[in-house]
Amino acid sequence: MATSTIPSVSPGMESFIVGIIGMGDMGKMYARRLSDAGWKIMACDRDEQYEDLRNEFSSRTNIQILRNGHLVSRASDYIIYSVEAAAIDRVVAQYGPSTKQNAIVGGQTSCKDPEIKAFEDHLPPDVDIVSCHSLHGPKVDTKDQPLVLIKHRASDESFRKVETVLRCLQSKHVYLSAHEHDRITADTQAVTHAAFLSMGKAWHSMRQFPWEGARYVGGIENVKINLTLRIYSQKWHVYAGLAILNPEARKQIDQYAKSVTELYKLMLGGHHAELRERVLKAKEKVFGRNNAAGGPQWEDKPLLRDTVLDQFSLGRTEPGADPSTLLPNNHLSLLAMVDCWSALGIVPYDHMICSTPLFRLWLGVTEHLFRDPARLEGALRVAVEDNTFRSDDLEFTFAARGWAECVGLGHFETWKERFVATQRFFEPRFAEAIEVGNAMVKAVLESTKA
Ligand SMILES: NC(=O)C1=CN([C@@H]2O[C@H](COP(=O)(O)OP(=O)(O)OC[C@H]3O[C@@H](n4cnc5c(N)ncnc54)[C@H](OP(=O)(O)O)[C@@H]3O)[C@@H](O)[C@H]2O)C=CC1
Ligand SMILES: O=C(O)C(=O)Cc1ccc(O)cc1
Repeated sequence: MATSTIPSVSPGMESFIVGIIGMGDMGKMYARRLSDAGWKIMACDRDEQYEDLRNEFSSRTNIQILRNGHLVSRASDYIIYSVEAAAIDRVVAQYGPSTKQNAIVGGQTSCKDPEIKAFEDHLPPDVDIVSCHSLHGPKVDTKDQPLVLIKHRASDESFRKVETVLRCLQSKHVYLSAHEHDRITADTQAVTHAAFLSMGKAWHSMRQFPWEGARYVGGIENVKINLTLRIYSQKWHVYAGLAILNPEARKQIDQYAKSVTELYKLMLGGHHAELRERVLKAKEKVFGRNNAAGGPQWEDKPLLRDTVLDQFSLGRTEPGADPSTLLPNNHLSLLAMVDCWSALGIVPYDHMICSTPLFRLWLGVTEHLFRDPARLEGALRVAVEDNTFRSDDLEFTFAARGWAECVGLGHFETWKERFVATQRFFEPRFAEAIEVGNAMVKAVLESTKA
């Protein structure tokens, strides 16, 4: 219920109605949060969901479930489309013309290019367009997470109304254009997901649950495993949409696959000096001088600490186990990430205002490897001298190339097949993994506060 600290309905907006089309995970989360703050909500999903949704929300008097988007659009002052990114054009074409005169319309899809095109194509001209994007999943506390707001075609008054409604999420408002949004999320989300999707595919190809062996143990490995399972436990369309439909994402995912392949070839050929030179150059470009302050890009305090990450293992090893008993990893996925950022001229810290929890964790483990010269030298040495990870790395390279090709071709169906096959492999372990993964994300977010 609303508490005194959560901004509630402002004077003059008591009769303002928020419409939500698409009551999936994100739509429901918005409906609950906004209704807790006192806003009147009208919402729908597909007609088949009508009875179930009515039952689910029957105890909330300020949420009215309707049969379809026409009814929601006719009655609401601000309508949020929260449907699959690939369906946005079809759904807006269907309900957009029913939008109430002078209403405000926005979307919560992860990729703004098709969403804005759909609004421009199908909404009446008197309707204002203000879009948003919560940069986190439906189970994460919205407080202090970035919320992108896009004033695409709107009066200041309409924009102010949207901000007033969404303020109850207590997120950090980030103001961007649709184009800026897609460019930044391609860097932060699409390429990060490509790395985890590739790890999952590689483990699946090897038929291994990575936490069951001696290879993937310790803080960095816990992050790799927990986040990979977190992604594969979600709906495929979320990740497919933001990779395939974001016109900015293709280049990044393609470069990641190139970086993985080229570094793997250097490892395979035993070219230690060349590998080292390339990685250190990339390190300098990505983490080196911060022009404003003169020091390195990273803060004095690391983004992540081993002691936090070591607690969240799916495997059997006790926290604080003797590191000499663990198999060293060359961390191809992380070396390639920095190589990719370097090739594309990306400084990941520039995107922190717009980062998801997953991106912060990924940057955290990458930083963790690169801040410690001995750890980095160890990974480079292992990369050339130690064959233990050769087949895993080969599978990882194939996987990264496969995802990049699929995204490059824009093949939704192939993407889905690739994802679902690996999802099935990990499925029996999701319950446990999600619990550990959520606890890890929570602890890391708390440990990185202030
Ligand atoms: N999940 C996440 O972590 C995040 C997702 N997003 C974005 O938010 C959007 C929603 O994601 P999420 O909630 O996770 O996905 P869901 O699949 O859970 O929700 C989408 C819902 O929209 C419904 N829908 C489709 N067509 C219509 C229609 N014509 N009328 C009414 N409802 C319809 C879907 O029904 P059906 O399943 O039958 O098609 C589904 O229930 C996506 O664009 C996603 O990219 C943004 C931030 C985070
Ligand atoms: O943190 C991530 O990258 C996630 O996986 C959750 C997520 C998925 C889709 C979005 O549009 C925003 C956040």
